[in-house]
Amino acid sequence: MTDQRRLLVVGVGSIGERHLRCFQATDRVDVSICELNADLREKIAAQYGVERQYADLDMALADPHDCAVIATPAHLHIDVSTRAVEAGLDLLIEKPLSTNFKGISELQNLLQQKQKKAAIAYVYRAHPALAAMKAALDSGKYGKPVELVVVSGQNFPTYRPAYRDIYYKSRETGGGAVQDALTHSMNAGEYLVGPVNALVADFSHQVLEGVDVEDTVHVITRQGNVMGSFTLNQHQPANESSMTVICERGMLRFEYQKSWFRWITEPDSEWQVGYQETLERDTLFQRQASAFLDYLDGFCPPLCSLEEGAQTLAVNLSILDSVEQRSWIEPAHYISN
Ligand SMILES: NC(=O)C1=CN([C@@H]2O[C@H](COP(=O)(O)OP(=O)(O)OC[C@H]3O[C@@H](n4cnc5c(N)ncnc54)[C@H](OP(=O)(O)O)[C@@H]3O)[C@@H](O)[C@H]2O)C=CC1
Ligand SMILES: O=C1CO[C@H](CO)[C@@H](O)[C@@H]1O
Repeated sequence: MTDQRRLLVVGVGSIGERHLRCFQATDRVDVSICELNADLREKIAAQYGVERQYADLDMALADPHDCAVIATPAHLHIDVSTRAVEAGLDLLIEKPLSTNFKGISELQNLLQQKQKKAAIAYVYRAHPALAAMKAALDSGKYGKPVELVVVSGQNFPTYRPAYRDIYYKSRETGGGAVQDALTHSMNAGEYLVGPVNALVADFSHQVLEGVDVEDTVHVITRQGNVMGSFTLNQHQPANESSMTVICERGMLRFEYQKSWFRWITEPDSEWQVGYQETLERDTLFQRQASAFLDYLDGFCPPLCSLEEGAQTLAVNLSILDSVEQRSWIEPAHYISN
């Protein structure tokens, strides 16, 4: 096809491989890869029939590409993104946007100057049941949201056996439960009821062997008029993730594992299913890939903008600071500085 965009996936580890596969499935891009690890690069190129593979970002950017997925560990996202925009590419950047605010306003200025686009890959936003719940909330039918309760946990070693050997083991490279896993919940919570204005947090390393970063987190937030609470651990046996919004005239609950949202308005009545669609994990990433390409085509805004990704980065950093300082923190402080 001649109208396919040329997409470069930078980093084809765990999530980069999934992006490669899911973008290929859209049939709207011709994908090449850039990966430092030679064995991995060759294996993935052979497995997915990738014609152009690069060991080095400068070599990759010297060849013509239209857009890139940045799927390196988080502390490298801004440097790699900046170089890619300088080369004229639009970007889908993995979460979290970064591990600090260095270079972010410069990247925003460069995007504007080069007239390029960027979206952040907070993949929950591609979930049709979560989007349906947001539409139901925004319709006003249930009145104003007043409380948000987010509960999640999973056995991380089961899903990511290599966790001790990857970026996860250190906060500097984007590791720990806050930056790696809870950030999905915080971003989805902001999507549903608005940005976090203030928060206070507690966390600890409780169980995971071979690392000393936090694996259990509790956060209390204020998001406008909404009082929020978030809990997450990475060691419990059950894989669960639910987001409940209590409004003036009813409540709505998104349950990731059920792939639905339900609502209830009367005491002692039955929950009603608002939307359900069974999804494979890849389907979610294909939807995210299609939404990104639609954004580049000018059909819609990004699922998660760079500004929204920066807001959630400020939330991540506020959580880390709140625990260290044992106090309430306002994320806006990071953005204004
Ligand atoms: N949305 C989601 O559900 C998920 C998101 N993520 C996010 O995606 C990002 C990557 O995570 P994950 O795939 O698990 O990490 P991995 O460590 O599995 O893969 C990252 C890969 O990038 C390579 N790499 C590092 N620097 C460069 C570079 N400059 N150029 C090219 N390749 C490079 C690494 O090579 P080497 O090992 O040699 O350094 C590694 O192979 C993180 O930000 C993470 O938070 C991760 C999992 C799920
Ligand atoms: O984004 C991700 C999905 O969730 C996992 C945790 O459960 C993370 O490790 C990963 O980075």
